[in-house]
Order: sequence, then structure tokens, then C-alpha cells
Amino acid sequence: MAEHPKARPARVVEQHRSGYIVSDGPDHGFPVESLPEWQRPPGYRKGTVTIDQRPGVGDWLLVEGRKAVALLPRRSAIKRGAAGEHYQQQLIAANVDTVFVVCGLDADFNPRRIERYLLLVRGGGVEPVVVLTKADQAEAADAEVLPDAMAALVELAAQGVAVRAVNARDAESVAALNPWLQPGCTAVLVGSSGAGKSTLTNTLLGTERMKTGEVRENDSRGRHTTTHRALIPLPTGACLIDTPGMRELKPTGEEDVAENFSDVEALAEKCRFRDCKHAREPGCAVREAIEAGKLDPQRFANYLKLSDEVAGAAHRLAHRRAQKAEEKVANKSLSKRLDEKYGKH
Ligand SMILES: Nc1nc2c(ncn2[C@@H]2O[C@H](COP(=O)(O)OP(=O)(O)OP(=O)(O)O)[C@@H](O)[C@H]2O)c(=O)[nH]1
Ligand SMILES: [Zn+2]
Repeated sequence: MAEHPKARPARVVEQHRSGYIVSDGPDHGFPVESLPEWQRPPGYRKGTVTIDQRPGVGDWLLVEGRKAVALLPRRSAIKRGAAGEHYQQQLIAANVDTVFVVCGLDADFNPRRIERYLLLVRGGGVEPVVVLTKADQAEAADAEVLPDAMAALVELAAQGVAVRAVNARDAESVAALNPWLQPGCTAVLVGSSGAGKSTLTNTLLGTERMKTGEVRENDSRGRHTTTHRALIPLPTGACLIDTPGMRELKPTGEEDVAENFSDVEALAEKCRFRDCKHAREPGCAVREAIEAGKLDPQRFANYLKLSDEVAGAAHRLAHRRAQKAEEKVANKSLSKRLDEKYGKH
């Protein structure tokens, strides 16, 4: 603020290809002209703008009139690996307290996908909460659906991750999420298309702000209706960020697999061999637990899969960083040689 004495803080509430909408109060959003380096499309001079320099929804900017002049430091950031062959990170939301991982208690219900979401969003002061929608439909269809779903998520509950089943269309039911929607808190909704994010948003708002997709009959998926990320002030005084249905959920390489699979890691500690691969080794505590029915084999398979993916992404991240450091050194020595040849300029 010392550098920009005339500027005031405002928060990014919408991000569009052409720029940002920011807000400095609950009823007030206005477009700002962003710094030229924020406007570069991804891939333009690869690696010159990282997600740490480019604002996203939830970020605080310093704004002078209708111009954004600076991006303020983030308290937390939720990221994923971008699709594509080059390593790149994508910001989902910034300055978030809670992530609601939304999943329907219908054909969409998938504990493995929930584990994947949690791996991506956890850490850095962000609290994950699993929200199981369509509890009303599930209950009407089969009394066992909800208890079965809770049983499938028992390890998450044991780790202290809150799991709440709701009818996203019913305000009284959705009030179960109020502990995470106190004044000044920011929560973000993630979950696949049709999980009920827009429905939840509308119910929390008490109005029809978001268009919800009609469910197609045979696959129970909603149509893709949410087109951009937006931050919305709620009547409770919290801020809510809705994200478009995220099909691809690639790790960035910075995730903590051990934290998310502490049950598996604790078992692995008890294996006879330090480097046990839990395949055919004697004295393998992981396989014993699976055989004794104490560890879900699918959860273990997902642990192996996600560990591999995170390790692969971490490797690519390290490579990317080394490449950048090399480029920096090369640029420095080039400008030094130019200085020597043509004099400082
Ligand atoms: N009965 C019932 N229907 C629900 C519930 N949650 C969502 N639905 C319905 O499921 C469909 C999809 O919900 P949406 O809110 O559009 O899903 P979304 O997550 O916003 O989907 P995208 O915008 O594509 O990301 C809609 O027809 C909702 O009415 C619920 O808890 N109970
Ligand atoms: Zn083992």
C-alpha cells in the first residue's frame, strides 16, 4: 500500500477472458483493467506468468480508480495441474477457508473421486468438508444408500474430515453447512457436473441466482451450466465460490499423499521391510489388513494410483523449475556479455 498510496483493496469476484470483476462491498461489483501481464493468454511465452502472479477468484487486488495495480499475497490457494502436455498449474480459488467437496448420493457417488478431490484441495489452512447431496432421493429409493456411503467414507471421518448429507434443495437441510459459513469466511464448492453445486448455491442464497441443469435421464448428470467461477456474498455473511464442473483433476505435485492416506501409511510402517511394495513380500502389514477386511482394497489401489500421479507431477514440477533457473542464468550471462560488448544500456 506504501507503493500505491491512492489504491484501495478489492476482491476478485469474477474472472473472464477479458478481465476481472472486483468488489469492495456486498452489493458492488465493477470491472477493472488488469495489468498487461495478467492478460496474456496461457502459453504465451511459456512460463513467464505463473499462477502466483496472475489473480484468480478470491484474490485481493489493489485498485486505483478502474485499474488494478497489484495482487496482494494469498492466505491460501487451491490449485490443480492443468490439462495438456506441458506442466502448468491452474488456480481454482484463492483465500479460501473451507472447501465443500460436493458429491451426489446417486450414480455420481464415488469414494475414489472424493479421495482425489481431497488430495488436491487439502493443506495450507483449508478445511475440507464432504457434502453428499440428493440425500432425499437416496432415502426415498433405498434406506441403505446413506449408511453404505458413510461406511465407504469411514477413513475420512476418522481423519477428522466432516461429512454431511443434505437435500441441496431444502434450506433447513442445507443449514447443516452453517458452521463453515460464518461472517468473513470463504468457502468454495467443487464437484463434478450435476453434483448439485448450483442447487446448493441457490438454496444458500434463498434465490435463483444460478441456473441449474436438468438431469438427463439415463446418467443422472446435470448439463454443464456453470460457465465461470464467481464469488457470491451469502446472507450469512460468508463468501461462496462456485466452480464449473471439473472433469480433470490432475495433481500439481505439491500434494501430501501421506496426510490423506494416514491409515495406509501407518500400516506400511509395520511392514517387515522398510521398502515393502505391499505386493508379495512376507510380513506385509498392508496386505494383512486388506485380507482381514480392515483396509478397503479399492482405497489402497487409489492410494497407489494417486501416489504415482503426485510423484510424476512432482518430477515434472522439479524439471520445470530447473529449466526456469537455467533460463534465468542464461539470460543473465547473455545480458552481461552484451553489456561487455556494447556497454551498459
Ligand atoms: N432431489 C434433489 N435434487 C438435487 C439435489 N441436488 C441437486 N439436485 C438436482 O440435480 C441436478 C443437478 O444439479 P446442479 O445444481 O445443476 O449441479 P451442478 O453441480 O451445479 O452442475 P454444474 O453446474 O454442471 O457444475 C438439478 O436438477 C438439481 O435440481 C438434492 O439434494 N436433492
Ligand atoms: Zn507391505
